[in-house]
This record gives sequence, C-alpha cells and structure tokens, in this order.
Amino acid sequence: MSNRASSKKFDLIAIGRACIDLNATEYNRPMEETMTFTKYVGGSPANIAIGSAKLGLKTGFIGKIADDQHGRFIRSYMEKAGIDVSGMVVDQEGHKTGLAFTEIKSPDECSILMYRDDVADLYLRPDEVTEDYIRRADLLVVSGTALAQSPSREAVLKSVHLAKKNGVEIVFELDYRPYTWKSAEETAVYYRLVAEQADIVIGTRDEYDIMENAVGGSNERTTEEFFKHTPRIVVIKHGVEGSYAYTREGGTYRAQAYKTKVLKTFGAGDSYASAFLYALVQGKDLETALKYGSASASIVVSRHSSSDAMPGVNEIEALIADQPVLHS
Ligand SMILES: Nc1ncnc2c1ncn2[C@@H]1O[C@H](COP(=O)(O)OP(=O)(O)O)[C@@H](O)[C@H]1O
Ligand SMILES: O=C(O)C[C@@H](O)[C@H](O)C(=O)COP(=O)(O)O
Repeated sequence: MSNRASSKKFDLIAIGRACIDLNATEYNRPMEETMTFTKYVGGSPANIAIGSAKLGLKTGFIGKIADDQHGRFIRSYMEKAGIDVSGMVVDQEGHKTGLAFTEIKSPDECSILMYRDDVADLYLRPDEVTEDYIRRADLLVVSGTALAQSPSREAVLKSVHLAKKNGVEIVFELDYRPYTWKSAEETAVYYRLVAEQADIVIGTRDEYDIMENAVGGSNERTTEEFFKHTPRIVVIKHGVEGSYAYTREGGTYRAQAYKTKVLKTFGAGDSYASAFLYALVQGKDLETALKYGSASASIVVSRHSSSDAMPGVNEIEALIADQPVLHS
C-alpha cells in the first residue's frame, strides 16, 4: 500500500481516547514509594496519532476530551504535535479525563493504575462522528478500548461503517485493557465484529486470545479464521520475542525485537503501530514495516513516556541500519 500519491487530507485518523499518563518520576521502586509523577498525553490511539505525526504523516484524531485543565492540555499538546484536532469534541456533561498512573518497579516489572470511571472519552456519541471527516483519510485507526462502552461503542461502529462506505482502510488496534469491559464474552463479541471488517489487525498474542475468548491460541488458527473475512494483513506481536505479519496471500514475515536499554515496558505497542503504519503508507514492504515498528518500540521502551518519546524517522532508520536484534 502506497498512499504517497494520495490526494486525501489525512494519511491516518485515529479514533478513541486521549488521556493523561502520570509516569513515576522516581522509578525502579514500587508506586507506594513514588512521590512525583511526570505528566504526558496518553491513551493508546492518542499515542499512535502523536507517533504518526512525528514521523510526518498527515494525522487527524476523533475523540471526546473533558472540559477541564487536562482536556485543554491534551488538545494543545496534540495540536502542537501537528495533529488536526477539529474532530475532537469537548464534553459538556462534566465527565473527567482518564488518568493512567504508571509504576516502574524495574525495566521489566511495570504496571498501570487506571482511573477511568465515567471518563469523557467513552461518552463520544455517534452524532459527533461525521462522514465528512472520516472520508478525508486513507486509514482509520480504531482502538479496541473505545468499543468497551456505549455511546463510544456506537460512535466507533459508525466510524467503521463510514470508513467502509468511503473506501477508507480500517486498522484495528486491539488495545485490550481489562478495565471498563464487563465480561470476556462481551469483549470477544465486539472485538470480532470490528476485526472481521478491518483491513489490517494489530495486536499481541494475548489480545488475540481475548478476542477468541480462549487461552493458548495459535497464530495459524487465528489467521486462518481472519482470512475468511476482510483482513488482508494480520500482525501478531510477541513482546521481546518479536512479531509476525501474515497476509491473505499466504505470506508470513517475522521481525525480531531490537536490543535496547529498557526503562519501562509500556509504550511499545503504540510506537510499534505508528511506525509500522508509517512504513506501509510510504509503500515499504511488510518485512521492512515490521522492522520500523520494532525499532520504534525499542526506542520508546528506553525512554520515560509513551507519547513525547516517539522517535523521528532518522532515529528509526539508524537503529535498523545498526541491526542490534535481541533473538535470532
Ligand atoms: N523489552 C523490549 N526490548 C525491545 N523491544 C521490545 C521490548 N518489548 C517489546 N518490544 C517491541 O515492541 C513490540 C510490541 O511489544 P508488545 O509487548 O508485544 O506489545 P504491547 O506493548 O502492545 O503489549 C514487540 O514486537 C517488540 O518489537
Ligand atoms: O493507553 C493508555 O490509556 C495508557 C497509555 O498511554 C500508556 O502509556 C500505555 O500503557 C501504553 O502502552 P502500550 O500499549 O504498551 O503502548
């Protein structure tokens, strides 16, 4: 897929949450002993939009933000990052910004403490998603978490319908977060509904298991099932073990993770998605796109945030040229 000749206003529009991450400033200790936190924009689809804009993609965002100091910080940060925020809606009903406190106990022992009761992003309504905005994109990136509750769920389903109607390719980032979902059955129903209509699906092996409502699924069975439906590319990530891309035509590609000095584990998935999509938009082949995703992720896990830390193209390409892979 090369969209370089595309006349569309946006290479990519992401839909879902834009929130706040509060990352432990003193790390390598439990959160109980952390006294200060550094504020960043967060929320997986917002992070993907920021990563994409930093790589030079024409990027838009659809989501609902709170009418408070955090909401205004998010809008202004994203605007300065070069993202079109005209699809962002300000909540008028007193809903709050979602917060994610991140604990960094050690480079591989991190956790996230979410404050997401009644958060503004899950109140995005279908009437706040317009055809005129969606049709201006080549890609619509849908976050799985935005399907967790109504009315955000219906807003996202409408965006999927509008994307299909207007020939906009759908990228489904499974982005599974256990909070806000009511049951495993419910999650599997909505995940499958959107995944089967998507053109590109990206997730970790564990997230595909959630979608299949089963444990220990295999990539072969997952992809066999997907290719009976719309998806043409399925990306399955396996953490430090690397990642795979499967194509409808029967291709299998693998990328290894790059060696890095890990500061924390989160942020890997969002940086991976933005760089992978950037490479596809540039018309690069799948094997190269996987390398871009892996390189970007390895850079972000070595830094403190998941949004501000997103790398530029030169950093990603320099890392790929160095080839410091983890497992061969
Ligand atoms: N510790 C690590 N060191 C280097 N790269 C990593 C590390 N952890 C993850 N990655 C890279 O990030 C990608 C996505 O990570 P993964 O943990 O599977 O996703 P998520 O963050 O969505 O859970 C991996 O495929 C790998 O390329
Ligand atoms: O998505 C969130 O609400 C929290 C993120 O902003 C946070 O930085 C994070 O968890 C990113 O994790 P990833 O899925 O590993 O990229």
